Amino acid sequence: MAKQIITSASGRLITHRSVIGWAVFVVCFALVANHHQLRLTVVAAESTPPAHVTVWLNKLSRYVRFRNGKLSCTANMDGQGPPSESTLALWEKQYSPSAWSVRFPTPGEVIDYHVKFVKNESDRNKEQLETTLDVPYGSGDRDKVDIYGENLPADAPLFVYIHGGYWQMLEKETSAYPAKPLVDRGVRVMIVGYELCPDVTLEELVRQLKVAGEFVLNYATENCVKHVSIAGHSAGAHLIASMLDQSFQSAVGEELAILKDVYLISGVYNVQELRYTKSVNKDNLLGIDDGNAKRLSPLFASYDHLRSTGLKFHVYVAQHDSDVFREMSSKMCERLQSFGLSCDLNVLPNLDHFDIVENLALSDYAITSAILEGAGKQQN
Ligand SMILES: N[C@@H](CC(=O)c1ccccc1NC=O)C(=O)O
Repeated sequence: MAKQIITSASGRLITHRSVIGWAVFVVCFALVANHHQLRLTVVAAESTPPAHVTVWLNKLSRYVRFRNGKLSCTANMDGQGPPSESTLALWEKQYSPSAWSVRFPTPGEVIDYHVKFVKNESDRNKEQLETTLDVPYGSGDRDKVDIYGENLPADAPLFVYIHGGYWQMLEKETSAYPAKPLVDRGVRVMIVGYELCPDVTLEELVRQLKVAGEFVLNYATENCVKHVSIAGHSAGAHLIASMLDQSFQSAVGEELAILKDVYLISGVYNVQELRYTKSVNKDNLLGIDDGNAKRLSPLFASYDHLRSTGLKFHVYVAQHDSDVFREMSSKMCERLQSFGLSCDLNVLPNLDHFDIVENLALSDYAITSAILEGAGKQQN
């Protein structure tokens, strides 16, 4: 009789024999799929594979993915063109955050609510708070920042926010919803605007964000600010993770030491799959190709240069983000940790891709509290 070595998550007994069965299946499938240049997404696994097998799966992750009790096998398609129709259909859903929300009957209503919410909150903050608007940092029409909390001392801690919208929607004017609870506690808030695709390519946008980052750190230095934190939502988290590369560090030099905390919220850290989706990248409006797809994916970037900076990363993702979004966040955090950096991963329950940031308008919210605590302005 086969000996029990581990119990699976579903409570089934996993035996040596089934471990070997899993392994043989996975390896054969990966090899066959790869040989035939197939991109197959198959098998909802009847039970969770045992830990040993999951480790092998991760090692074979170019070919095989394990997500939430589902096994999928993907051939190595590096530079080999678009995926099959069925894989693409899967990706369309994984990269459509509104499809995963449980708050409204349809995805369209989630987006409508979000757009209205962020506009109303931002308009209210513009009326209620002291502001300096449209300070330019670059040459583009949208390359400007809005500053909230101008009544605070010049050297107050500074919080910088980079909005999301898949690099093609939203704007700084409707992205000031995090301002009030922070300004009320003594933190100045800067909302960064940026050019949108397809007016610029994603590659160009990343370059512009580095200019914005330099502007922020110069501003902070000139005003004797001791603490800068920065947060980005979704595509905004991608832009921050992309901005913080070796060339940015070389450009800003010692000023980087003022940047203390980075909050990456429901971020996109791999653009290799979404580049094929119509919902995100119709007619390649982002300008992603085989040559730059990996370079534009922070999940593959080196952060070795940040080792001695003391910069702290905080990765947040929502329970009702898609499997792929949750996986990207945990991998991003692991990636940062692999370079010796401090990173905490926070999966926030009962939230989706949109209320995970809408709640920044609340003073009583986990991310707001973390930002205030980081800035030395703890709530009572
Ligand atoms: N078309 C997307 C919209 C979206 O992803 C989005 C909308 C507003 C703010 C951030 C978003 N996602 C990433 O930047 C969706 O289906 O949810």
